[in-house]
Amino acid sequence: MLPLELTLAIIKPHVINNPISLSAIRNVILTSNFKIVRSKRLTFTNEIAETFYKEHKEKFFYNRLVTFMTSGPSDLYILTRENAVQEWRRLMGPTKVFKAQYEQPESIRGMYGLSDTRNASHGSDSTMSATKEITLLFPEFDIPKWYKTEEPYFRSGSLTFLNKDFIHKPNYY
Ligand SMILES: Nc1ncnc2c1ncn2[C@@H]1O[C@H](COP(=O)(O)OP(=O)(O)OP(=O)(O)O)[C@@H](O)[C@H]1O
Repeated sequence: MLPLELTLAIIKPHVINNPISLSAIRNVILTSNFKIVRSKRLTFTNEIAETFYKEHKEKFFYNRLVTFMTSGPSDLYILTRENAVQEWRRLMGPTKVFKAQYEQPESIRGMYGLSDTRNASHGSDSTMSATKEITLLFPEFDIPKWYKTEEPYFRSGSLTFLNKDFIHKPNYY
């Protein structure tokens, strides 16, 4: 059996204000073989948003993006499954909402994106990015330790359902 992969998923601020869209996206997570390893609601500070999107610093949409991401809370998820990075990005659909609506209307961005900036969700684009992003947003989460102590339980299916209110306790040891 392949080891599980971790990815970082973000549900962006405009969705948090819409309970129907929010629960629909959560439902996509829970019905797509993902397991939620950790989750939290967080309002990005300027510092976090600028670090998170530093590769876009020179782009025309950077200020707009930082302003949007600091405008209200986002829901953050560390997700796991096989091919987690690729699978979450597939479910999100294309970055640009018009393209998403045209080419993958049933994707998360196709259904819940409002504009190229307010495109509903984020997903790490590689396992290396996932590691960096998780370290920034969940500084208390120890990735090597998770692989050693928890991944086997997730992989064997002993942990079958973890919802947003799951309080992490290693009571399955
Ligand atoms: N042309 C654009 N106009 C406005 N905002 C944009 C544009 N392109 C990207 N963005 C915003 O910047 C974010 C990061 O862009 P990137 O090119 O890394 O896309 P991505 O990898 O599909 O998205 P993400 O990193 O959020 O998963 C996008 O999710 C979107 O919010």
